[in-house]
This record gives sequence, structure tokens and C-alpha cells, in this order.
Amino acid sequence: MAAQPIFILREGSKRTHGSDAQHNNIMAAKAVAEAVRTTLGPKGMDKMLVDAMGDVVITNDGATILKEMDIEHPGAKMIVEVAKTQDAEVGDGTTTAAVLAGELLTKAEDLLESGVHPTVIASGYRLAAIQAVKILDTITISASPEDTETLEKIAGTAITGKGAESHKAHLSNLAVRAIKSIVEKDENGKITVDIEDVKTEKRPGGSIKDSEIVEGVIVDKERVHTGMPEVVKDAKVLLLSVPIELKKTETKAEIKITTPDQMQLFLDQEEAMLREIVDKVIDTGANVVFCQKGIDDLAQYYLTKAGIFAMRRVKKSDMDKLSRATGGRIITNLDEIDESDLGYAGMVEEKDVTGSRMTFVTGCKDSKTTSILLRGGTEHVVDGLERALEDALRVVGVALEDQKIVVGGGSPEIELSLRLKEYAATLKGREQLAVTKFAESLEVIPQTLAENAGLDPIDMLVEMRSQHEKGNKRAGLNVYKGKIEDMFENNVVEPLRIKTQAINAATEAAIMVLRIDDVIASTGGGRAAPGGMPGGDMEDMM
Ligand SMILES: Nc1ncnc2c1ncn2[C@@H]1O[C@H](COP(=O)(O)OP(=O)(O)O)[C@@H](O)[C@H]1O
Ligand SMILES: [Mg+2]
Repeated sequence: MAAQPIFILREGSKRTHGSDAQHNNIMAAKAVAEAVRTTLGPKGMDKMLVDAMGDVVITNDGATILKEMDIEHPGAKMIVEVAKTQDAEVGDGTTTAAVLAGELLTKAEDLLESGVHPTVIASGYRLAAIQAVKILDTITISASPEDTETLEKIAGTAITGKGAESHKAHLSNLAVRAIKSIVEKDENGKITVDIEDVKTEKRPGGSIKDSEIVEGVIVDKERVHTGMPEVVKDAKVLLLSVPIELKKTETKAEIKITTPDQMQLFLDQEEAMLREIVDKVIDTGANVVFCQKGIDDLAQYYLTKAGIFAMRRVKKSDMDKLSRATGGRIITNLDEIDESDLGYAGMVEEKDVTGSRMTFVTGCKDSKTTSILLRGGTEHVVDGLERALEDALRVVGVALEDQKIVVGGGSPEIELSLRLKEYAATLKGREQLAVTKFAESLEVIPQTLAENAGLDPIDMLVEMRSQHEKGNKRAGLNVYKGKIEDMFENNVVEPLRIKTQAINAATEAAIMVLRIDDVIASTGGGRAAPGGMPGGDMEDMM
């Protein structure tokens, strides 16, 4: 009797097995890494990303590109995850991490082809990553939190290549000052930086050098009524998350009015109710009101008469910042306001910033709130500046927390590669092959930096290796001159954490992709079956 086939998967599910599955995933992951590769380094190119709405983003920031690309292939998504984690943990080095992951997989493929089992590759890669972190520790340079100059160099390195070169010094200075104003030290002297304490507001117009730090909160809005004071000193700030309006009935209600008197009565009644709400606000003693919801026209009039500065439809994120800065509590019920719920700011001022009004809340109770007002020619310019500045803020924060830095320009990768090859020689068995491949993979960073700068990668790698062999541990690629030089003297420095995180995240992702030997995809939702030949989706993506 012939055996009945047994179906264990839902009809239409797709399944790819063994080396096919592996190959597809690796191909997809490599394609993603390849896509961001040309953006690496100061001479990297930009990508123009257009979303379904037609909005355009021009960037060379790895995390942004991968986020906007909307990638679907499961193998490819692993690389996107690497960039996302890198972005969340350090805020910079996202391209590096993605490119490294891609290269680890490329090299792993060679090993797979020569019959090395994925498990062996995985354990070799793990060993190599652990050793790499140890080696990095021997080449770190310590950076003191007081050393503003070095911190500015770190910020400058992060900004390099992001279209803000000409104002690098100014932006680096802003980033360092902003971060320094928000550092927290615990009793053991341990520094923590909460990046949330720095808020950036961008406004096209003016020049990049007009960008400035504001010690406090900037709200991109104006007061509801021009009769209200433009400037309030010694502001007692009320933060409301409820509207200053009459409640509308949930269901449709009808009131039958038969005489004009009744109409007047109804209006008077409504006015009185509104007056009551406004009085509650005025009675708190506040002279500045930030309301997350609406403020009725009549209420605006009463508030104006009371000499109060009021703003409506303030964003939730702004409300939170204001609450933190002024020490005020966000009120959800008008009947429960107490004077102690009010926050304090030395000054609330509405100002004109190139044709539109912005409100500056300064001299706050909590001085650890800093804003940066970014200026620049056009919308795209300020958007680019914001991404550059964000990277700078993050790396300065990380550098202050860890106080450990390394030089850049491909220098640590070359040193690691050489030391790891020596380490591989001490190992027995096939893991040795995997560690060697890992060591070779690291060279993809200096190689790509050279390629993107239009230099000959082989010449550059040979020269870098020989300098490092001579003990010149800070030798890296000066992409502008096409020469191998001391990167510390070139002011190219980065937090150590960028490198350790990139190596760990890339290794984990590569291992994860390697270990998959079966892709089972249900076809629910009608999306393109993932795990199949990446050809289709990948070509679309490129
Ligand atoms: N002035 C410079 N000279 C040489 N290399 C640099 C310079 N500035 C930055 N780099 C290198 O560029 C790489 C970072 O490139 P970047 O495009 O910012 O990608 P990522 O997203 O990985 O941060 C790092 O290896 C860094 O050391
Ligand atoms: Mg960077």
C-alpha cells in the first residue's frame, strides 16, 4: 500500500530547506549590507529615499536608510536589526555594523562551500568576537570628562560626512556644551547621560552658524491670542492635558428653544459654565498656561483679560519636557489643581524666528533641560543637520559615560585583524579557519573607506598593515590625502563602545543567519512569500 502524504503545514505555506534556505538568507543579508556600503565614511555617498507619500529624505546614515527602505526578506531583516540595535545602543556606527555583518556572512559562505559546518563557524566567530573585545581594550585611550577638546573631536568625527563639514566646529561645540549641561553624577562619580534631556528644534532659514543652545525648552508654537503678554517673567506654569472648553455631549442632544429669551438664557448659561472653568485656571495663580488640548475662543478672551500667556494644542512630548523642566505636574482634572502643581520658569518668551513664532521657556527649576535650535538654509539641510547632531550628541554622551575612546579611520579594524590572525594560529581544528575569516572580515571597514574615497583599497590596506606591524597602532586612512597617518593626530576619534557594539551585534546577526537551515513561511496576508528566492524582492530593493 502506498504511503499517504502527510501535510503538516497549512496549504500554500512555503518551505525552503538546508543549504538553499541558508544561501537565500545570506544573499539577502549581503544585499542589504551592500546597499549601505557606499555611504561609509567621510567620503561616503548619500542615498535619496522617497517614501510612498513622495516625501524625500537624503542621508548617508545607515540606520535611517535601512529604516526607510522597508525591507521584507527575513534574512535581510536581520541586518536591519543590527543597525537598529547599534542605533539604540550607541547612536552611531550603524553602517559599520551592517557592513561588517554582511562581510562576516560573505566569508562564512566560503567556509560553508569548503564543507565547514555552520555550528563550527558560529563558535569560531564567537571566540573571535570575544577576543576582539579584549584586544580593543589594549588599544583604548582614556578620555577625561573635563577634556572638552577631545569630546569635540569625538563629536566632529561623528558629524564628518554628513553634509555639515563647513560648520563642524560649531556643531561639535554645541553638542558638547549641550551634553555637558545635562550629565548626572552619582555618589561614586559614575556619569550617566540621558539624551532625552536634550531637545532639538529645527527651523529652516538663517545659517547653520545661527544654531544655538537654549537652556530650557523651545516650543514651536505661539500664544493663542496676541493680546496676551509676549514675555512673562517669573512664570508660574500650569500644564493642562484637558481642554479649556465646554464638554460636548457624546450623543446627539436636542434642546427645544421656542422664544428668544430662552435662547439668551441658554447662551448665558453656557458662558457661565465656561467662565467657571476659566476661573478655576485663573485661581491657581498661574500666569502661563500650556494646554495639550483646545482653548475655547471665549476662554481665550477671559485669559487674555486676566493677563495670562496661554498656548493650546501643545504636543505631548513638549508637555513632558515642560513638566520636567519647570517641575510642574500635568493636570488631568481641573477640579484637582493645587498651587504646588504649578511649575516655575524664570522667563517665558515668544519670539520671531525667521517668519514664524516660537516660544522659549528658560530659567527653569530644573536646569538639566537643554534645547538646541537648529538653523539652516532649507528643510532638507536642517533635517540632515538634525541627524548629524543627533549622532554627535549620542557619541559625546557615550564617551562621557565610558570615558574610553579609540581612533577611527579603519585603524582599530586593521589592528584587530592582525592580532586575531595571530590568535587564530594558537587555535586547533576548524575553528581556526573561522577565526581567520573573522579577522579578514574586519578589513572590510578600511577597505570600504578607501573605496568610497576613490583610493586603491589594496595599496591602502598593505600600507596600513605594515604600519601596524611596525607598532604604529593608530595608523589609519586619511581619506582626504589618500595617505596612511596617525589618526589621533588627525583628530579622528570615536567612543570604544561603537566598535565593541558593532562587532558584537554583527557577529550575533551573522551567526543567527548561519544557523537557519529551514525557512517555513505561511502565506497569510498575501505578502510576497519570504524565504523564497531573494531575487525578486532584492532587485526591487536595490
Ligand atoms: N576624518 C576621517 N578620516 C578617516 N576616517 C574617518 C573620518 N571620520 C570618520 N571616519 C571613519 O568613518 C567611519 C564611520 O563612517 P559613517 O559614515 O559615519 O558610518 P557609521 O554609520 O558606521 O558611523 C568610521 O570607521 C570612522 O572611523
Ligand atoms: Mg557615523
